Amino acid sequence: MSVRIEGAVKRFGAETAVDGVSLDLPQGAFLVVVGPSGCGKSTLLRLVAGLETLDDGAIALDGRAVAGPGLHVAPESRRVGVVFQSYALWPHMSVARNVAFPVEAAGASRRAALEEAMGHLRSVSMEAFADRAPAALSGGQRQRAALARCLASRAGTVLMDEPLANLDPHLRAAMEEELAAFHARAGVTTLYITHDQREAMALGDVVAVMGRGRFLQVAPPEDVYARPASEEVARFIGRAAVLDATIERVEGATALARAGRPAAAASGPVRMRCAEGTQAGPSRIVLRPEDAAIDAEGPLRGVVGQALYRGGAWEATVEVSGLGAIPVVSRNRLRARDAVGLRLLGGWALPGRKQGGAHV
Ligand SMILES: Nc1ncnc2c1ncn2[C@@H]1O[C@H](COP(=O)(O)OP(=O)(O)OP(=O)(O)O)[C@@H](O)[C@H]1O
Repeated sequence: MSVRIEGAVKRFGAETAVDGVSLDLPQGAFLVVVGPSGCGKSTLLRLVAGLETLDDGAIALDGRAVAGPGLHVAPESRRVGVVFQSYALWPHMSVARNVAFPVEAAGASRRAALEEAMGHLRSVSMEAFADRAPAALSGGQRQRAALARCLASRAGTVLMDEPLANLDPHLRAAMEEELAAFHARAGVTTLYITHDQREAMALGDVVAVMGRGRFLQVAPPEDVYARPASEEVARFIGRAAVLDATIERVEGATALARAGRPAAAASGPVRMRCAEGTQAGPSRIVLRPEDAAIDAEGPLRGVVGQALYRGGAWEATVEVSGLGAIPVVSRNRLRARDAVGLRLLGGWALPGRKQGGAHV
């Protein structure tokens, strides 16, 4: 089912929770909306589900208008399945009956519905709990049962609001894989909400970064990471240093830039990625951990700040005079307060020229 949102606005009193969001999601897409707490993610999802009414704009599912001026199609008539963070299962039914219910309601025999339910329970590793009552499950198990029920509902669009929020990290990683595999198999259009940028990058074909009721950038995860549209996106997604720089020359899709304040550039010119239309002059750049390497022969000197071992590599920041804290990743052990050499390897020149900037 395709989802089309045009200029959606939702206000609560004086507050605008969703402020002119537009989106064209083709059938089968997996869109993850990510953003900080209170930015309007849940409200947007509730508008699509029909649980809130629009103040302005329009929503169409599969080309059929479901919300707009003078129009509000009831949630149960929209063919959307919803999985919330705290999803209530029917307490008087076993897990298997909970999952079988939507299949039976769609016309399948009781036996066929149970068989299908078992398949969905297997896909979320819950077949061993089929006969339990929801009250006898852990929070994570309940969530998986709710997910299985949503999968069983054969909705044209599935809306998920932080469905993995209460799971432990192992289960969460396993469920992310399950979700990705299920989506690849069933191809159900999915709108997934999270405040966890790591999860957003792992799951989305397309990631919408949301802030203050608006979409700040909608793009494939690798673009959001490597070519953030703004400083706000760069800081929210992944580790980054955002700093002043001077672009000396632009050659096609690369810019030759010196990092640091124009009067005291701390690095020699480095080739960086840039957007079309980037011009020479003062700029702001984004450095990801891959854009700098610890190198004893490197032209920059710095001191390791915090260093954390992340299995296979150390994640650290290196404090460089004139540049500030630069994120790095290293296979060699890094310790706080080590003096190191650093070499810049690349970066991203933020679109639009901005002078100065408070943070370095
Ligand atoms: N029913 C409501 N009445 C009044 N204000 C609301 C209501 N629902 C949401 N809001 C406000 O709208 C804004 C957006 O809320 P929303 O729940 O959509 O954010 P969110 O991005 O999903 O946050 P979180 O990640 O914390 O769940 C918040 O400031 C919130 O307080």
